[in-house]
Amino acid sequence: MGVHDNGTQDAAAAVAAYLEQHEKKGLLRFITCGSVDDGKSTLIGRLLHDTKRLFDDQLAALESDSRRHGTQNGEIDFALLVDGLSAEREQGITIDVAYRFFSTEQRKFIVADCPGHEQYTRNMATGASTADVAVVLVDARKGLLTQTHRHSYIVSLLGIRHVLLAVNKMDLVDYDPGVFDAIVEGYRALAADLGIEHVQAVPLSALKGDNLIERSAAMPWYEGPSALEYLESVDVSRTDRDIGFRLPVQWVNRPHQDFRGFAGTVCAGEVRPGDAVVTLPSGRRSQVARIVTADGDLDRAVAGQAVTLTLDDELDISRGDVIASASQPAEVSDQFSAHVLWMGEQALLPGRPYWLKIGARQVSATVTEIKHKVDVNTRDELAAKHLALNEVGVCNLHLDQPVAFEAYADNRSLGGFILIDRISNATVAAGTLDFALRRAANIHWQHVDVDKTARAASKGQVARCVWFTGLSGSGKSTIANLVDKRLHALGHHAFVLDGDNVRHGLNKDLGFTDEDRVENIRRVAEVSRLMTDAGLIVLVSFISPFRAERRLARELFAEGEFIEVHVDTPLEVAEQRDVKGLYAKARAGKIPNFTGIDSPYEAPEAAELTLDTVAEDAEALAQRVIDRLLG
Ligand SMILES: Nc1ncnc2c1ncn2[C@@H]1O[C@H](COP(=O)(O)OS(=O)(=O)O)[C@@H](OP(=O)(O)O)[C@H]1O
Ligand SMILES: Nc1ncnc2c1ncn2[C@@H]1O[C@H](COP(=O)(O)OP(=O)(O)O)[C@@H](O)[C@H]1O
Repeated sequence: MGVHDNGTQDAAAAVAAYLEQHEKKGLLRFITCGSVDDGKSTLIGRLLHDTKRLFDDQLAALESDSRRHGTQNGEIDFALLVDGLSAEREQGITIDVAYRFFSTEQRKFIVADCPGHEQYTRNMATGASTADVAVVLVDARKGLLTQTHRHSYIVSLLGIRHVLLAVNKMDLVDYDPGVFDAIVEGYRALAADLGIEHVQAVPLSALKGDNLIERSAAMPWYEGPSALEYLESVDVSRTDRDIGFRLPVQWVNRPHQDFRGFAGTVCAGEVRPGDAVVTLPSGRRSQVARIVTADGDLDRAVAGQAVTLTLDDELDISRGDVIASASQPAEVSDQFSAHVLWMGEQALLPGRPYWLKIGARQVSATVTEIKHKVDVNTRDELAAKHLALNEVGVCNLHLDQPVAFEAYADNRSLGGFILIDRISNATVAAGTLDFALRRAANIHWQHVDVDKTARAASKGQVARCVWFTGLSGSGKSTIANLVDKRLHALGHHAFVLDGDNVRHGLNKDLGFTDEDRVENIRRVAEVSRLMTDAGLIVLVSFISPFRAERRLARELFAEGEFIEVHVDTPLEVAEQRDVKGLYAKARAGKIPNFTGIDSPYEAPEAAELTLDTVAEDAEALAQRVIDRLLG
């Protein structure tokens, strides 16, 4: 600091006081739902512009006293904006949502502005997942539209409890209170139906500025707040059911031997040193020793605070675990009923594994069943075998590990999840956990005393799964049969599993749609695992066209036990061979979804063996497999 005269020091103190107050102002996150036609851009533009003007007016006095102030203020705004984004980034969501920041004397605001277009639903879901308030725009001339129903459904699904119903373009209906009342009545019925608790309706004209910032003289019959007054004053403190203290561990902080802290943001309840806690899912108990922050230790931390806890005991806790109050622990489960909003370009297929991210935990998950999909416009329940882009379904989920959770209605942090495609790493769904399915608790893996190694050893071999994949007619069965014969001649115990012997029995209910192929391969993978457990060498011969399911199969086996063999035959060659005449039929349009013709084949990227059936004959290729297996 330089040398100041008294006047400047006073100004500096005023600036500091102002900034402190500014820092402490509450933050409101809201989302706007509606289209450009409804006046959304005008509304946001005007809100930003007019509040900036207000804000600038207040600042003007201070700014004249201190140049520094303007830049500091800029920095604060920026940091906040970044803060707002990091929550979404943490969730792995990078979608087309613009976050804008503005501020008034009362509050700071972050508005998630979601561009329309066909991706609107998923953009909206992204913006809505952290919002406190949804501004639902309705054109006074048009009233409630299908999209109003759709947006409000997503608002309710994602747990937003406050809606500002902005009945826009009142100037175009002569500021008629009758028009406004009719729309409000209709919307209240919809909101009640959806369980949206708080609705404030405001008649406005974003274009003229009526009731946007200040109350308008054009509508003396309206006695409520302006849109901005509502946003500045609405109480969004959530009266969540008291579920007890919860801290999802984001990070284990171990700078040196003597310190082991668990960092994260308290997402429910409060905690004090000495409190008894339990770590989940392991269920180990301890007490809180210290609550550490950059500004010193605390004697209490509450929901929303980012802290580091140390415990009295040395427990093995890692990222993704949840520290919870011992007297009110969270439930732990690996099977759930959930709402899933699908955002993937490729459909959600039951049986396919995805990454599921909940809190700081990432596990593998499959949808075991789609109970029904929901028509988001009418909320009718419809039968579904898959979920397409922007569809919402009620599904059963199976996770490969148990996680600590809360129902989304009770806690957004521990009840909201996303699904990530394991190959592209794209976020393909947002979802909410509704409740745990109990049936998992009663099924335990039966322990058998004679293990796989012992069974295989008594057969003089090591158990293996050899997984042949390739187009129809590529040569899978031919080669697998030759391998089988040779193994048999050598005294080994092998077995061929192929489409013909499985699709006639176990899988006779399945056809060739994507979802049926996923289920086909899932079952075959499970059967081949049981067969290797029996000590056999299993030769699996299925087209198995999708990488995701071959990976699922691989993951059922121990390291080195699964040998993927790509029977690599160009489509032209397989088609020329046309052993069963199927390609000709497929080309003639008589067999729909034929692999290579109108259904995809995803070639392996890192198979243990690639067999070129053009360069070598079947006998030589079979020998290669034997060498890899026994060599
Ligand atoms: N639409 C369509 N697409 C591909 N294949 C078809 C189809 N319809 C019938 N067939 C016959 O079914 C055999 C493939 O079954 P798979 O169980 O191996 O297929 S998959 O792994 O589920 O994709 C396959 O046998 P192979 O030629 O031995 O591969 C075909 O003969
Ligand atoms: N190098 C090769 N390896 C395997 N099969 C071959 C080879 N060259 C020609 N073929 C012929 O290709 C056809 C493959 O059919 P098949 O084994 O039933 O394929 P898939 O089980 O993959 O559908 C057989 O008629 C086989 O004789």
